[in-house]
Amino acid sequence: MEVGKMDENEWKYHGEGNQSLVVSHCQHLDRHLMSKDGMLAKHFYFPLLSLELGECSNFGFHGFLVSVLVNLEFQKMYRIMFLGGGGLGNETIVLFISDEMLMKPCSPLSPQRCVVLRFLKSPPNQNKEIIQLPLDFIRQLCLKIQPERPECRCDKDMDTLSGYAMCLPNLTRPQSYRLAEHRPILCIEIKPKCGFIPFSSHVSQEIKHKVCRYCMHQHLKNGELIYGCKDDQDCVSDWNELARHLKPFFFPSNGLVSGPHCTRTIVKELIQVITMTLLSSTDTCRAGDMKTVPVSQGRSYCEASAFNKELVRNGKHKLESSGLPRGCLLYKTLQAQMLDMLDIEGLYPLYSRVEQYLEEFPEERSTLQIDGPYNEAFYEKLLDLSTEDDGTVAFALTKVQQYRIAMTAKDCSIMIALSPCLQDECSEQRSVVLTSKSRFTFSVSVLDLDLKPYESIPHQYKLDGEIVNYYLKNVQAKDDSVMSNLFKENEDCTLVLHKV
Ligand SMILES: O=P(O)(O)O[C@@H]1[C@@H](OP(=O)(O)O)[C@H](OP(=O)(O)O)[C@H](O)[C@H](OP(=O)(O)O)[C@H]1OP(=O)(O)O
Ligand SMILES: Nc1ncnc2c1ncn2[C@@H]1O[C@H](COP(=O)(O)OP(=O)(O)OP(=O)(O)O)[C@@H](O)[C@H]1O
Repeated sequence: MEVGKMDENEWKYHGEGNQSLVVSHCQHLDRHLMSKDGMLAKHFYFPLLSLELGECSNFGFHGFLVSVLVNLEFQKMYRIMFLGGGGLGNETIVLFISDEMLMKPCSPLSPQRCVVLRFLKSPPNQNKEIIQLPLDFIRQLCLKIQPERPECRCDKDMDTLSGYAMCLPNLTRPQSYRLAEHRPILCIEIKPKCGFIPFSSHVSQEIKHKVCRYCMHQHLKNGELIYGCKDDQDCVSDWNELARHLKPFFFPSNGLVSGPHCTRTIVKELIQVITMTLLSSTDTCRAGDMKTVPVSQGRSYCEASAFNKELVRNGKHKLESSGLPRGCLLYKTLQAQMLDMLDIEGLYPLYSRVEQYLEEFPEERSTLQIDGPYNEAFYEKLLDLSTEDDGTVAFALTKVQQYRIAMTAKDCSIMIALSPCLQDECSEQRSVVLTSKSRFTFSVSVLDLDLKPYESIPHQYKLDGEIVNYYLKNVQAKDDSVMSNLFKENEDCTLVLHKV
């Protein structure tokens, strides 16, 4: 396939976020798609997952289940799944900088590699994965996919003027997967949002020591609950439907699935698989990137998280700070998120220091690599994790760039791709996960590691204030008034005994 001879009919809409729109190549895949009854029609919620994962660790994440993809049909998920209660414990962490954050060589456009094209909604800055496509192809593709785009994303359009796109491997398939295999695929996408309590001494508002940003932010967003087990009946039918789609993966030779017990068994198998893959070891961390930093001494979990409420309900008032397995992707993601060591309140004055310097010496902008290139040299400058401010621009810049990495890690997605395999087919090169009746080859990848822009820092500072103020005014104030009414009611009923 040549860039010059692109045919929009070979590409189909795959999904999109706030900044990018993704199309995947359908060559060789349609046949497979047509032959399987694997479409998911509804949103599913996985409250159980939180408990399973929560039991083995005190994580520090609020995870979204973004989507479940069964046999190449995509379904977006919008509700919150709590992966953990936001605790850190008094451990040390190891600085993780993913190889995937570094630039990679351009991937060739090859259908054998099951590529996706990721269009940025605004023009990209430098990145070697970026290719330029014929404008006519992009215009035709836009028209073709427009009806499939969710309405809430249509306020932004693809950049049809520059012709730029990123060509990436399709991460919804296990890395070892070959198109000729025609195996079914199960893919799960999770957004591990940051759920830990900031440990910086710069935090000025008490509430930030009790409730994490994620929980507070949900109130400011005022979004409508699209799926969240509001209606029990609806929830049961969703679970059953999910189980029906998953059964061939987990119980390939069993009879029909029926009844809540079977559904629960199947979903538990799914949860087990997600847990094992997320906690499995990865080898992307290079020894040269290791460094330790001290973390939280204070409160370690978010009071508002559902995970915390669940623990209290189960009579567990204290979380074990056993920690995640060190080699796993969740651990590494958490480490990267924790590069936000000063909190935006401590970071913003440092950003202002850099800004002031740049106003005086604008020509320094490129030497300081404010806008990249994000290469080895860029990351090497970020290994200093000290939080002692020596008043220099160098210190300020290091903290600013570390914060950008943390923000990127707080907004990435994890894609788990699974495909069933037989025992004798599992070679040493493939990662394999076992369930009670099946075995899968799998891969776990990280998506959306575009470094957050330097310019977003003032916005983050302002937003932080808005999030906290909104929460204090609209949520905590209401909670307080409920408490004070309760108190008044109690007062009314008080029987006062006088000595006679
Ligand atoms: O601010 P957050 O934590 O809500 O994260 C935003 C995401 O919201 P969500 O994951 O749904 O909660 C938001 O995702 P959605 O558009 O909601 O899918 C974006 O990823 C946004 O990034 P950017 O500003 O477009 O680069 C994200 O914004 P930043 O990471 O830039 O703050
Ligand atoms: N390489 C890939 N392989 C398969 N699917 C992908 C790939 N890259 C992106 N996607 C899908 O496209 C969606 C949007 O991509 P991405 O998260 O990179 O967009 P974004 O606009 O940067 O997101 P955000 O809204 O978080 O800023 C992802 O959630 C994922 O489902």
